[in-house]
Amino acid sequence: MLSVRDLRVRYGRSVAALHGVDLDVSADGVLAVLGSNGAGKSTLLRAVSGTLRMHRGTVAGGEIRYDDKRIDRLDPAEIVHLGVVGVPEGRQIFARMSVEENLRAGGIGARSAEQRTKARRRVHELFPVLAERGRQRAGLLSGGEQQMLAIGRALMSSPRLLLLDEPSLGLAPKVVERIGAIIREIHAQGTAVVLVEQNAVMALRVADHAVVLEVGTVALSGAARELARSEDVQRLYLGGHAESQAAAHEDEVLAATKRAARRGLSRWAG
Ligand SMILES: Nc1ncnc2c1ncn2[C@@H]1O[C@H](COP(=O)(O)OP(=O)(O)OP(=O)(O)O)[C@@H](O)[C@H]1O
Repeated sequence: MLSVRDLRVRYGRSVAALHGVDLDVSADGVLAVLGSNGAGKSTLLRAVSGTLRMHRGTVAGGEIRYDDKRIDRLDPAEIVHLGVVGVPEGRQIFARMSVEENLRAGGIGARSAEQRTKARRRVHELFPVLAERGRQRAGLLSGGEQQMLAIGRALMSSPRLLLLDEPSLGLAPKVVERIGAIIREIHAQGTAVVLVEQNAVMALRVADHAVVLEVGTVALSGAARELARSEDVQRLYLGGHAESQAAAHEDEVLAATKRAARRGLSRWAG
């Protein structure tokens, strides 16, 4: 479905971010892209979704094909139209718009009103909270719910390939688990997924195949189950997991404390 060959990407003149990346995504798979900070994971997704230019990046060599059509010179809108939709790191939902308006914005590229209605039904089934909170301002949702909204918004154009950039970022372990299950469900419904993650435990559990990027090249690739057993992956990416879970948990506690403090303050003020 997607094939990336000898992909080279630069930012400006001096930064070479990808140095010849090769990978394939099959229509019936979830591919995890692992790697440490700065390895080039987001750059890879930007190249596939055509959004590199927004970050002053360019494809300096190689090619990206989707359904055998070259897409590395297309605009982001044309790529969405072909059925490849990305959820960028940090979610980037429209915080001041309602949940429903966010979904509607995602459905603008849908081929027909009927397709939009079908997609909305699918999104509401996957994420009932988005139906319950349809009229609420998106910025008031929790971090996990905002991630669900970002994924839901991407699904509104019924993509065949969904690109997820670190959906677990900053979320508590239980929410990460939920997002992982939802990614499996999205895949079971017929949408292929590329999942960029620093949380290797979650990613390898969810994915069928995985690649490990290291400073702009593919260092390892294979079946997710096998990579999970590989000593290198265990040492480099699975060992740090306890730490990242603890950090996510700390974030959650901090957010809960802030919420409680806000409630307390408004009670005093009232
Ligand atoms: N807009 C940009 N301008 C210049 N250099 C950039 C830009 N974006 C990324 N880079 C550089 O490109 C390299 C790859 O970055 P990228 O964000 O793709 O890595 P990553 O694997 O996604 O890291 P992280 O997990 O921290 O998001 C890094 O050296 C980074 O500093």
